[in-house]
Amino acid sequence: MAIDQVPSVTIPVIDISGYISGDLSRTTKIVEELSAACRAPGFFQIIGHDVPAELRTRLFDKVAQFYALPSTTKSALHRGLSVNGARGYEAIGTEIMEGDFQDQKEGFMIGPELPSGRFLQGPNLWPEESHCPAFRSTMEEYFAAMRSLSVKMFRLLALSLGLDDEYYFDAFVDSRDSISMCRAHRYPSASVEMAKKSRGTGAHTDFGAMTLLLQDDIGGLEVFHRPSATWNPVPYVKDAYIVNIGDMMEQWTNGRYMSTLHRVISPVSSKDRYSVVFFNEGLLDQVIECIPTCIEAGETPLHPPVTVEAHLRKRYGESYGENKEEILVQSVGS
Ligand SMILES: O=C(O)CCC(=O)C(=O)O
Ligand SMILES: [Fe+2]
Repeated sequence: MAIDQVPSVTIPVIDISGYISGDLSRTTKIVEELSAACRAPGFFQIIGHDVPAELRTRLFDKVAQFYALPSTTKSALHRGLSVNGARGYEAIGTEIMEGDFQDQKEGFMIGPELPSGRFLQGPNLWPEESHCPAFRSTMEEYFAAMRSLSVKMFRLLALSLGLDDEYYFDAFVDSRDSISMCRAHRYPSASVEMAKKSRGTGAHTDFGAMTLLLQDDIGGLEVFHRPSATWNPVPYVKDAYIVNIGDMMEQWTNGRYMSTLHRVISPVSSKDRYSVVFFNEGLLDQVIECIPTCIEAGETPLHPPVTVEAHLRKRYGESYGENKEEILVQSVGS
């Protein structure tokens, strides 16, 4: 988008502190704002959450220290070596989100420390403590904080959908076996020419229910506005999380809530860009079938029911190259 062009999409910033502090009078307005933002553009930012600034700063420091490790040390933690194929390190160019572009980012993924068995479950891979002191403890602390914030966001989501039960999604997102994942990214800085030819993360919609993203102040995340066919930046807002609706939630709400195409352009900057994303994909056996408040009498659901597991297997398979797909399917399917 040209600099002087007015953005077609404004990403709302919602202050959720009223809900976090249990102030019912402020919660009504938050829920209204959230409901409008989830319908369009399907992206918003939240401030007034309860994840401490100190933890977020410490997290970015540790993530930068991790990525500064020699590539052999990082490769020894490669995702393909994890029991479920979905924990550990991913080198630049591994994920393909858009056409022929190999994403110009490296990633490191963790989840809950669960015994392996089912799809996407299993132990994490960690660097040796001496290689990256306090990386593991910081990631684990951050993971717990995000899981807790995500549960609160799903409660707000339930209220925004007019469900009588604020805790409608609690079992889905807050059970021992709920699939949640946290992935830290480094996007290497690129020249203007390189940034035109590559993608940090290619255009995609998120697979799951809801995504919570912490980005640094470099920028580069863009949201697609279909009516005007333009890409629009998601500006950095201090202390904010970017929240977006994923495909599973779009399906679950019968298209009321929107899963929006987004991408990251490689940072044309003297500095690398870092982001940390948190996905709460819920329980594998949950059937995603139109939520009662999302259908009018006489309306037909847009999608047939599907389990979370079937939906995620399909989408994970599509986003990795052939070999990577095999790793995921074989290691988790056996
Ligand atoms: O790193 C970012 O800013 C966005 C990453 C993203 O869209 C994703 O991991 O799904
Ligand atoms: Fe995404």
